[in-house]
Order: sequence, then structure tokens, then C-alpha cells
Amino acid sequence: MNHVLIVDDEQEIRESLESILREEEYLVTTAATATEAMALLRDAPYDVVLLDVWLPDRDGLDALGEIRSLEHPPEVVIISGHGTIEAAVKATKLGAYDFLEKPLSLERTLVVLKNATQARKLREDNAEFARQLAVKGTVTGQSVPMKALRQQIKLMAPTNGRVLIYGESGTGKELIGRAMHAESLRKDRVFVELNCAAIPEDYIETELFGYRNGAGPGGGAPGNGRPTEKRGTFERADGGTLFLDEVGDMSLKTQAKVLRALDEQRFLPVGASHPVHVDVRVIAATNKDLEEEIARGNFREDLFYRLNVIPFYVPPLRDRKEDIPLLVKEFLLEFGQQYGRARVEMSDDALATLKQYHWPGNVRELRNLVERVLILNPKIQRLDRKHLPALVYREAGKTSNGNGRGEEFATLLEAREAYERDYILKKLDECHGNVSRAAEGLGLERSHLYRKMKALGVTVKE
Ligand SMILES: Nc1ncnc2c1ncn2[C@@H]1O[C@H](COP(=O)(O)OP(=O)(O)OP(=O)(O)O)[C@@H](O)[C@H]1O
Repeated sequence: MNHVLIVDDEQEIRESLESILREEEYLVTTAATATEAMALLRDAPYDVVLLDVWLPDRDGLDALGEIRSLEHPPEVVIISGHGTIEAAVKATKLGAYDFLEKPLSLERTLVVLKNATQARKLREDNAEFARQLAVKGTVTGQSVPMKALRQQIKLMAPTNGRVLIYGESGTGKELIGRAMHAESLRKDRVFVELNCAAIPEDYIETELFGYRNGAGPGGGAPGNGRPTEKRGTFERADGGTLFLDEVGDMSLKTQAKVLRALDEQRFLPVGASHPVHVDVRVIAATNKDLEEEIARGNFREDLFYRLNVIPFYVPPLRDRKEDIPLLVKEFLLEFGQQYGRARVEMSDDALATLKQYHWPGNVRELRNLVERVLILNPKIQRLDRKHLPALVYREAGKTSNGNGRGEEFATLLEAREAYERDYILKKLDECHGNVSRAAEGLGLERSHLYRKMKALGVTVKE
């Protein structure tokens, strides 16, 4: 339902517009002043604002500027009296969608409002697409498993089948999800990603299904500064693909709701009285052995079978080291362009060293390394073994020089990261790979530890 805010100091206009728009199935809120309107706009998402250009407390054009600078601004339609047409024209130049002249014509008001809501939906979709375009979607690699994966993507993408992608953190599961979407029949629609492990347990349900009537975490009653409604990822992904990352990290309660939403393609946002119908293809990913999680009672078997219609397995980088030179070439090109350093190369000796490292953080770690090496060596055109971080060549040389600790680190940051990594691994080991328990032992939130593990390239299996 589209949400319209009417801002006009004339009570009669507010009331008559409100009753007409409600009949047309708009959700309507009204405000008599700009101050009141701004408070409401910060409180909940609106699709369109009908804004009187003359308001008792503030100039409408001034308010327009503030509305347009909100994070997800609604479309603004200016309402102007006879003598203020000039101001209305100026308003459209300032980003207003259109203007309506008083006395309002019912027919024109409804047409303008319909167009404005459509424009707003298009703008939101475009923003989502722009985010998608910013992420490249080529699954690089000449190793046998990567070639097989690309074939599998081609074959499965056009089907509507649900896919479950297995692989350690950083192996490229999300990239594969995006590639599937890009080759599917839904490619012109949105791809929405949700990482179930990175979101605190209390928030996951509202992230997935959204909320209404201020039922979000912490409440959202008007006036307390929190939005009263939110569209969840299922709703935002309508018509497109929903990528559920680290799906093994959902609680059993959330799993039950996801199962129902998948089966029925509809769900009830928290605090809502009407269900929302959607058409969503779900691609899920996990770095856990879900069958083991089922045996432990942590994952629902029925959800597993729903998600696992087509299983994909992405091997860790250490099992396909022949992909390293090609990946390095691609990342050098990418970051070379980004940092204005075209044609930077890496020597064979450096590549051989990279092949000896065991890449606990997989392709993500390799990509980060290439970026870091490029930044730290601004004048070097051909990167050599000595330009690589100590952590990498230390391991490569482990067998030959016995390996001491600590003093080989080039920077304090490197030393700290290596220490943090070892410490987290030790804790995870003590807790048999249970991230929640390790987080407790480390005095961190589970989601915080999870982000840290990702940044440091720590995977649970180690
Ligand atoms: N085969 C590949 N070709 C090019 N880039 C890749 C490849 N695999 C991974 N990457 C890059 O490595 C980074 C990590 O990949 P991605 O986020 O897809 O991994 P993931 O398995 O989903 O990780 P996580 O489980 O931690 O979410 C991304 O920047 C991605 O673009």
C-alpha cells in the first residue's frame, strides 16, 4: 500500500484529500506544519508527499530541500495557490516531482499521485540495480571445479529451482549467487542479499519479513524517532532473487517462518494484520555442514530439503591453486584501474609464493592482499615476492627456515591481525567451532565476531 503524507495548513483540504485518497487505497497521514511533517518523515517511510508551498512555520521550498536530502526520500508534489505558480515551477527545478494548482482537480491529483508513486518505485529499484552493477559478476577460474561450476550455473540459472551453495567463507558463494541471478529469467529484477550470521538474533525476523505499526525491535511509536514500518528482504526481493547467506545461522524459530514463506510465497510482517504476497527465488549459501547441523538439532530437515533442490559446492582456494594467477591478474586489473595504476604485474616468483600459502580466507583474502600490496607499493610496476605481506611468505618458507614468530611483521597492524587471528582460532577450537560460544568466551557479540572472522579470513572449519 502506498503511503502519502499531506502537508497543508488548511484543515478542509487535508480532510477532503485524506478521505478521497483513502478510498483510492492509499495509506494517508496528514500534517499542518513543516515541522510536524519533518518529524513524521523521519519516523516512517513515505512514497509521496503532497506539500503546500505556503506553510505557516516555514517556506515549502525550504522544506522540500530537507525532504529531498532524506536517506530514502519520497517524491514530492507541490500544492500551490493561484499566485504561487512561479514558486511551484521553481520547486520542480529543485527536485519536486510535479505540482498541483489550487483549487485541486480530483482527476489530475489522482493521476499525478499515481505517476509519482510509480516514479518512486522505479527510483528505488534503480538504486538497487546500481548497487548490483557496482558488484562484478564474473566467476573467474580455469580449474576443473570452477569450469564445472560455470557450466552448472548456465544450466540451472534459467530454471526457477532453489539452489544451496556450499563453501568456506570467501570462496565466492555470493558471486555465484549473483551470476545465477544475472543469467536467470529474473535478471532485470532485483537481487537482494541478507547475511543471516551478521545480524543479531533479535533483528533477523524483522530484517527478513519487515514490520508494521511500530512493531520493530525497540518499538516505533510515532515520536520516538524510530520508523513505524519497514519492508523486509523478502518484500524487497519481490519478482527477483533473494540470496540468504550463512543460512545455517538462523534460529529454529526463524527457520520455521522462512519455510512457511517459501512454501506459501507469502508471509506476515511483524505487527501486520495482512499478509504480503511475493514471488521470490531463493538462493541460499552456507559454510556449515547442514546435514551435521540437522543431526545436532540445529537445522530443520524440511527446510534443508526445500533449499537444497540444486546443491553447488565451491572448493576452497587451497584446493584449486591453479586459479591463483588468473585471479591475481583480474584483481590487479580491477584495483589498477581504481587506483590509476594500469599495467601493474606480479612476478612468477611472487605467484609461486602465493601458491604455497594455504589461503584460510580464500579468494576474499587473495583479493584483499592484491589491493593492499598495490597500495603499499605505489611506485612498483612489477610486484615481487618481497612485496608480499610477511604472513604469506613466512608460511611459504616455513619448511625451509624453521619459522620464528613476531619479528617478521612489517607493520603493527599485520602483527595485531596475526595475533587476533590465532587467538580467535584457539577459542573456536576450544568451542569445537561453535561461533556463538566462542563469541561469549571472547566477550564479543556473535555478529561482531563473525564480521571479525570474515575480515581476518578465519573459517570455522580450521
Ligand atoms: N571465482 C572468482 N572470481 C572472481 N572473484 C571472486 C571469485 N570468487 C570470489 N571472488 C571475490 O572474492 C570476494 C569474496 O567472495 P564472496 O563474497 O562471493 O564469497 P562468499 O563465499 O559469499 O563469502 P562469505 O561466505 O564470507 O559471505 C568477492 O570480492 C568476490 O568478488
